[in-house]
Amino acid sequence: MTSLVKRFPRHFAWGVATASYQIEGAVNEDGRGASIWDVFSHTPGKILHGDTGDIACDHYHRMREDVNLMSQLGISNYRFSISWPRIFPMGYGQKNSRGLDFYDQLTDQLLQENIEPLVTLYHWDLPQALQEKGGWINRDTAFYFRDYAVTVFDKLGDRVHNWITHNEPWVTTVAGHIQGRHAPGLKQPNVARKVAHHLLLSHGLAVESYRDMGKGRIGITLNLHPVYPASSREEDLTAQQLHDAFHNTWFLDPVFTGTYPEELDEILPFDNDFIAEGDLNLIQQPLDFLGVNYYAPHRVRWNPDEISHASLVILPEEPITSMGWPVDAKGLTDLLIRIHYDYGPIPIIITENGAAYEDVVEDGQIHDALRQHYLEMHWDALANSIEQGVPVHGYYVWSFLDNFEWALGYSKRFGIVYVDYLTQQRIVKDSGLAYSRFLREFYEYH
Ligand SMILES: OC[C@@H]1[C@@H](O)[C@H](O)[C@@H](O)c2[nH]c(CCc3ccccc3)c[n+]21
Repeated sequence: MTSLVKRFPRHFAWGVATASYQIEGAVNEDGRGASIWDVFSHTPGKILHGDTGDIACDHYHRMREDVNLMSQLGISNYRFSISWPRIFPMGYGQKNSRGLDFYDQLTDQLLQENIEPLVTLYHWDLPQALQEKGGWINRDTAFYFRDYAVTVFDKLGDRVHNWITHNEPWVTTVAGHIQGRHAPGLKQPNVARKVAHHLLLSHGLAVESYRDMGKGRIGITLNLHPVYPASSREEDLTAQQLHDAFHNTWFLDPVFTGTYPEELDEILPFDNDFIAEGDLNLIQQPLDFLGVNYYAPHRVRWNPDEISHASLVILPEEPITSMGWPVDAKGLTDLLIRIHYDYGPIPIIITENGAAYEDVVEDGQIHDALRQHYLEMHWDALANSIEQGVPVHGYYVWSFLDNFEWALGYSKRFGIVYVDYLTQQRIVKDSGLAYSRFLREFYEYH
């Protein structure tokens, strides 16, 4: 392990990540308004076992304990998201000062423990009141997002200097508006291009506003995958191209080149009546970093029945996590090299990487060797990327705590800290102890 710490630069930001709806609970407290995930999780049949985020990890009431635990583990960077409906219960208009106060206190607590915050403005919990006005299908939502971002920049910007506008707009677009497996639960492929555009427009508006207000760094987080063809057959190579457009360049291209990939029009044709003059210039705002959420590569074969004209192929012998995702750390290196050479030397932060496995509590301990191995392999792959010239500035484990895993509820555990949801007891897993040892070695070495 020690040799690994030498392969990362001195100021590399090692951290952990969470998101508001997945850990906070307290959904009806201190003036918080409803989010689309409150409505979706309370809709029968949407979430496994009927789980909701009503309590989750009760982090809203346990924030100090959780920050203290991070500090005890020697964690010095924490990525969290802000719940928009805590700030604007109706999405815009009347601010909720008690909601702002929570994040104000969280920020102060982090800084007291010498933990650097990285704040995600949107991790999927849109105020329900805005959904009732069309949500991301409505262009107005992009401007309400800008106003929400400005409010948060104003409140926290003196102490928070690292910002992410959106977490994975692809998931909001596809899972939320095509597949219907995430909030708002729509199955309307014909609105997908418009939803993605409005999400990206809101990103550009927030970045533009931040440039007038803040001196820190701002970026966007995308879930990206290297895409490998299952064979060298022409149809599988075509599948690779279309799948890459659907999963990767749909969002990378507008953000970094101000254009949409033409391949996308083959699978999601649209009449660009929703793209206004200047929109793409706004979306292409220069960024300080790109956040990359990496979990696994995609190996694809041709399948015209799928929206991307590709189906995922899992090789019979390849290891998978309990999400069914292949374990392949080299995919991270391949992905970062591709981004670096296709989109230029933009600094990269791995804003999520981690694994869900079945955890068992034995004598008050969790021996999650598979998760520990997954993480260590990905740190090695990240070091390889850096050694090949990719400017990687940070890495955040998903996740600090076991938490509400969206449509899968509490059935999947990604945390390096175990949460007993009956007692809310936190138990540091072996992977969390290993991370702590690694961080100690890193800081001692540097
Ligand atoms: O699924 C684990 C995590 C989620 O808990 C995070 O909230 C989300 O940012 C996130 N993104 C990904 C990769 C894309 C994806 C999202 C949701 C479900 C399945 C895959 C994995 N994860």
